[in-house]
Amino acid sequence: MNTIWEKVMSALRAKVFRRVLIQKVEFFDRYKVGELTGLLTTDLGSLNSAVSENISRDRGFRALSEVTGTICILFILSPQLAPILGVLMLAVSISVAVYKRSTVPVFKAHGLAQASMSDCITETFSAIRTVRSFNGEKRQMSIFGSQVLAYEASGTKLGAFKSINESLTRAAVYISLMALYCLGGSKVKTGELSVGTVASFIGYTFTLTFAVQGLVNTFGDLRGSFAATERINSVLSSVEADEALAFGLEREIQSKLMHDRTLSLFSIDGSEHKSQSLRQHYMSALKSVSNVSALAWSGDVCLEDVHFSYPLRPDVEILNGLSLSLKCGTVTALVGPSGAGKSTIVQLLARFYEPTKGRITVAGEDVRTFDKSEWARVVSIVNQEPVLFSVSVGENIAYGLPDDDVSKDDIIRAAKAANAHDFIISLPQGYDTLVGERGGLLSGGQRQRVAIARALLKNAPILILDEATSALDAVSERLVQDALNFLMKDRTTLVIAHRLSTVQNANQIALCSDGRITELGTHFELLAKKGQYASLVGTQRLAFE
Ligand SMILES: Nc1ncnc2c1ncn2[C@@H]1O[C@H](COP(=O)(O)OP(=O)(O)OP(=O)(O)O)[C@@H](O)[C@H]1O
Repeated sequence: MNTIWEKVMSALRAKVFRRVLIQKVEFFDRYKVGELTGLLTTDLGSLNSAVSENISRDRGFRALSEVTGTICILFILSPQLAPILGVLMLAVSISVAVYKRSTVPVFKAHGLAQASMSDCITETFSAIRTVRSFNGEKRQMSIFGSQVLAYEASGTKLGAFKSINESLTRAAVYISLMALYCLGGSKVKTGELSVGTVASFIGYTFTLTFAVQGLVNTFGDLRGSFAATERINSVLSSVEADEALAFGLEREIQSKLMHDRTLSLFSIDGSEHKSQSLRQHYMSALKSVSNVSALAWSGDVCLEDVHFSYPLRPDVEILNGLSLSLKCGTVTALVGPSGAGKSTIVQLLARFYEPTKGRITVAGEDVRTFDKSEWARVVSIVNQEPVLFSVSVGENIAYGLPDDDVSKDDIIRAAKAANAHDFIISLPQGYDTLVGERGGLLSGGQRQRVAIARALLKNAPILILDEATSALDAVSERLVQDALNFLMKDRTTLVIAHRLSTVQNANQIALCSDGRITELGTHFELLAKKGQYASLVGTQRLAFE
C-alpha cells in the first residue's frame, strides 16, 4: 500500500509541475514564485502526509475497525449501557468536529503567514543583486521581521485553540465516563448488572475513546488534504494552459521516452484523454515544424499592425498598431523612451505573449502556425541580467540542447568565440566549475559571456539583445561587445539599447514611442530628420562623429 501511494504521489507531483510549467506567461505574472513553490511543497506535502498516514499506513482503517469492534463488544456486554455511551460519544465527536471546523480560519491564517514568509525569502534571495544595489537589506529585514511577528502571533493563536480543543475533548470524555460510573453504579445497586460487567464495560470505554479520537483526527487530516487539493485545483484552473507550448513539449517527451524513464512521469496518460484529443485538434492546425528554421534563416521577421495589452491590464493598450520589419541577416536597433513598449516587443517576438490584434510573421508565415518549442529554437535572447542555472559552466553553455548533439569541442569553440574560454579555464575546475545559484559565483561580464556562448552554440537565426552591455565596466563591455558582434553576424538581430552610442552602427534604427514606430532609418538619416531620435541623442550628450 505504502509503495503504491508513494508512486501515486510522485506521479501527482510531476503532473502538477507539468501543469504549472505549461501555463501561459500571464499565469506567472499573477502568482508569486513562493506561492507556486508552496503548491508543490506544502500543499502536496499535507496531502501526502494525510493520505499516507491514514490510508497508506492504515491509521484511519485501524481506528475505524477499533471503533466498530469495541462498539460490538460493548453491545454484547451491556445492551442497556451501550446506546447511552454511544449517544455520549457521538455528542463528544460532533462537538469536537464543530469546534475543529471553527478553527479552520485560524489554520488558514497561520498557513498564509507561513506562505508570506517564504515569499519574502524567495523574493529577497532571488533578487539579491537588486537588493544589494539599492541598499535594500534593511527594508527586506524589516519586511521579514514583521512577517515573523505575524507568524508568531498566528502560531500563538493556533496554539491556544489547540490547547482549548484538547482540554474540551478531555473534559467531555471524563464527563461521559462519570455519567457512565453513576449509571453503571445505580444498575449494579438495583442488581440489573454485575460489578464485573460494569468494570469491563468501563475498560472498553477507554479503548473506544482513543479509537474515536483517532477517527476524528483522521477526518481532520482528510479535510486538510481536501483543502490542499482544492487550492491546487483553483490555482491551476485559473488560466488556460499554453497549448502551443504543451503540444511541442508532449511531442518531445514522447520522442525521448525511450531514453529517459523519468520523463514517463510527465507524459500524458489516458486520464487526460480529453486534453489529448484537444491537443491533437490543435496539432492539425499547425504547419510542418521542419521549415521554421529554414524560413527564419532566409526571410524577414515582420510585426504587422500589432496591438497588444497585457492580460492582467486588458484596458491599457501598450502597442497600438505597431509595424516593423526586421530584415533578414541585418541589425535593427530599437530605441525610445522608458515605458514605450520596447521590452514588450521582445516578449511578443519570443512569443511569451501573443498580439491581441495584428500578427508577427517570418518569411510571410504567421508565427502562430508553429508550435512554441520549435519557435524557441529559432530565437535567442541575451539579456542584461542573463539567468544561469546552478550547474557547471559547460552545462550552462550547452543548456537546452540535446546531449548527443553537443560535444565538449563545440562548447569550447563557442566559449572561445564569446571571449569566455580564458576566464573559464582559469576557474578551479575549468568547464566543470559550478556557477552557483543563478550564476552568482561569476561576475556580471562573465555571466554575459557564458550567455553569449550559449546563444552561439544554439545557433538560432533570430537574435534579440536586450540591453546586453549596459551594466558592465569598460573592459568587460569591450569583451562582451566583441563577442556580440561575432554573434550578430548573419543573424536577424534586434538590439534594444538605452545608450544610443551602442546602436549607431545598426543597419536601421527604429524609434518606439507610444506603442508605435514613429521614426525609422539609419543613425545619420534620423539625426538629419531632427525628430525625437535627434533630441534623444542630444539629451544623452553623446559625441557622434
Ligand atoms: N507583465 C506586465 N503586465 C502589465 N503591464 C506591464 C507588464 N510588463 C510591462 N508592463 C507595462 O507595459 C508598458 C511598457 O513596458 P516595457 O517594459 O515594454 O517598456 P520599455 O520601453 O521596455 O521600458 P524600459 O526602457 O524602461 O525598459 C509599461 O507601462 C509597463 O508598466
